[in-house]
Amino acid sequence: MAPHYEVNADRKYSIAVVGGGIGGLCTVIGLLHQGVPVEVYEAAPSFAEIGAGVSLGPNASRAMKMIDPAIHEGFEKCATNNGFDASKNFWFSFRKGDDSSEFGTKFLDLWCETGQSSVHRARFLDELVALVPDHVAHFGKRLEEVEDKGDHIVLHFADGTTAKHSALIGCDGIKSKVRLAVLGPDHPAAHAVFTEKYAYRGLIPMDDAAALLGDELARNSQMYLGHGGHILTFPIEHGKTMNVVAFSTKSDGKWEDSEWVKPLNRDEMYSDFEGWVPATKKILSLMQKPDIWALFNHLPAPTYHKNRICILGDAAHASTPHNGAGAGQAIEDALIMSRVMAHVYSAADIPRAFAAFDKVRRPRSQRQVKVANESGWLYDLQAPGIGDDWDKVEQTLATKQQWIWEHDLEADVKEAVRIYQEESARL
Ligand SMILES: Cc1cc2nc3c(=O)[nH]c(=O)nc-3n(C[C@H](O)[C@H](O)[C@H](O)COP(=O)(O)OP(=O)(O)OC[C@H]3O[C@@H](n4cnc5c(N)ncnc54)[C@H](O)[C@@H]3O)c2cc1C
Repeated sequence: MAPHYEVNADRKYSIAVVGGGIGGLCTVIGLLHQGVPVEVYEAAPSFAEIGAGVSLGPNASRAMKMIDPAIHEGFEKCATNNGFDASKNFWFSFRKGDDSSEFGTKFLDLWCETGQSSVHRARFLDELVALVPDHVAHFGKRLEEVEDKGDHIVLHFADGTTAKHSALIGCDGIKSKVRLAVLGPDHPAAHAVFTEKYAYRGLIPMDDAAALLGDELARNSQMYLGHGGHILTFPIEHGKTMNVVAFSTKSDGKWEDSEWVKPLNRDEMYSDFEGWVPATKKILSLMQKPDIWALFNHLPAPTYHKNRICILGDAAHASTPHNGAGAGQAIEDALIMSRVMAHVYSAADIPRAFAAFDKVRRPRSQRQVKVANESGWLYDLQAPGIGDDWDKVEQTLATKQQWIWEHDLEADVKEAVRIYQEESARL
């Protein structure tokens, strides 16, 4: 059963969260933890995630603890670290994916405070769901339109029903309807754009992977970099499963299919990695139930809020996965949003809280989108001025994640609260 949260009776407003993914649920839990009245509307018939891995860095770990230690405890229950000879702090080994060696020559090991910490998405979501009381969740509620009535918001759902709230936080992912309400449907940043990269994703039973690749390659996280693509593997489900993502570049730069996730054509995948080292061929051949994902991201939005409507997570700053940091940014958003809203008692003050959130979160989350995109070109040996100069690749890799991992989130919370209080005092 979910914990009991005491909603503060002095707060004369109600918040709607639309979308119950990692970002939405962390926001709901964070708001409840601060005694803020909130309800969540999810399009699907239940909260659900896909059966793939997601890795979260030290910043995301700290944000979870700061939102509600129970989130971090749930994460720790399903988190998997590298399993072979690894101290907990090991992140990825980088290898040359298309040289003449058998396993790809290793040229760099990277480490971080929490090491490679990955979860099976669906298992982690279950842990979050366990912290959300039933009565705040509504399912089968696909948001179609938002009406801003000035002093309240009306949500219109595909099933013909409506809901009225004081304010709306859109956590409805990369194809967000709430983003359209904030930016306007014709704004150049309203819709995500194709990044010229796509990914094959699949899972492999770890015993099969270890039998073919050996323990080190199978049980520790590896990234194989090559010309035009890269392949990464990391353990999930306490080492029972190997998560595989193989990235490639669309030569014409276009994605014309309306579907962004499609069943895989294995022959096309093999031809994308023609000439790569034997270890990578074995990995691709073992992938179970693989599919192909077109990678889109958002151009920078000029704002994350308008009056009483705000966006966070992928709805605000969808990125490519090349820094392993998109979900972590959604969790950081949830932290700042819930800590600022903790200071709001009147509905009329909500727009100022959203403005403070926007000011603190927009620069960092948009930098992550930009750098993630650049990382994709770096991994595929296509970065301008770097290409396949391995010394430069190594130098760039060695430091590129630090600003994401080592960020001072306490300072961000203080800054957002300071902005909110200063703006409020000015009235
Ligand atoms: C291939 C790939 C690999 C990735 N790997 C990593 C990684 O290793 N580490 C990392 O940190 N990030 C990774 N990411 C990014 C990460 O998946 C996202 O940043 C994260 O899932 C965003 O969470 P969210 O809650 O904002 O959005 P979502 O997870 O998209 O959730 C949105 C929710 O809103 C609901 N919804 C959508 N539309 C509506 C509507 N109209 N009405 C009501 N509900 C709606 C959806 O059903 C869903 O439940 C990866 C992304 C991709 C594509």
